[in-house]
Amino acid sequence: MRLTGDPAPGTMNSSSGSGNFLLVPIPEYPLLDCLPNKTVKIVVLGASNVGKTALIVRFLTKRFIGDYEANTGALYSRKVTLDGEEVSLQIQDTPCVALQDDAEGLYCQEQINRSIYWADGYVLVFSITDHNSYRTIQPLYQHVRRIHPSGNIPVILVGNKSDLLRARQVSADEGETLAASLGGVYFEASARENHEGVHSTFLHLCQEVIRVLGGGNGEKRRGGLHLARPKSPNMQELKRRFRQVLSSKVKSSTTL
Ligand SMILES: Nc1nc2c(ncn2[C@@H]2O[C@H](COP(=O)(O)OP(=O)(O)OP(=O)(O)O)[C@@H](O)[C@H]2O)c(=O)[nH]1
Repeated sequence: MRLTGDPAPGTMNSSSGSGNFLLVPIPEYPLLDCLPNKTVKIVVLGASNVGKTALIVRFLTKRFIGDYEANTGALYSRKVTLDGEEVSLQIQDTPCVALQDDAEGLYCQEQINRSIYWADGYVLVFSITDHNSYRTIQPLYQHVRRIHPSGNIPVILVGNKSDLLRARQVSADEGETLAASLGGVYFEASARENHEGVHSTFLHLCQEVIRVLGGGNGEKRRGGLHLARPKSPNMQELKRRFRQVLSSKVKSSTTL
């Protein structure tokens, strides 16, 4: 889901009466300030209502926010310290995916495909209270594989809403078995009740991305939608060209 609210950067408002927060998804710092060669790009994917946005917001703000609009795909960024090193982390929230009627394929918007192509690491989320959301994960992973047919794909599987034990439809064993089949690790989390669990889940994936990419992503294993850092202009070169233009103007006026 998408967070809404007053467009003032980084502010949070208590929506009157409900006690919920509406948060503006402004990056913590401009994307162009990303540390060169130390950027980890993560995309969060899953079925509707599983808590994708809630997990991201919990990770970034330590808060649980209960009320959102349908997700249009916000990109968040933040600096994190991993093993003593600063890394720029970009997290892409996505609209939900859904199983097609035959349960083999996926309804997946083009925007999601672009995010999958762009990302270095994948958080696949289902809700432990919704078996259908769990069934979405395998085809979703196959879809990611089709977009990245070669190479090691850093992935974690998150069974969210672990606070709703009474409504559980997916066992921890099912989660672990599925994660193992995807080559990832399974985390049960509650965006509502537990910041630490959510935090360590995201950090685990960051570490996995860095491991797979061989330390930062100076050498990308594939072409992504790079957010290129603009080169700062070379002042010496600018001055030289300025002098050149001036002298040619002087010449042309003396010849007249
Ligand atoms: N009890 C409980 N509710 C949660 C948890 N995480 C999210 N929710 C609730 O589940 C609902 C959906 O959460 P979202 O974060 O919007 O889910 P989403 O996957 O982004 O939803 P889409 O926009 O449909 O893709 C909201 O009402 C949240 O308050 C959790 O850990 N526990």
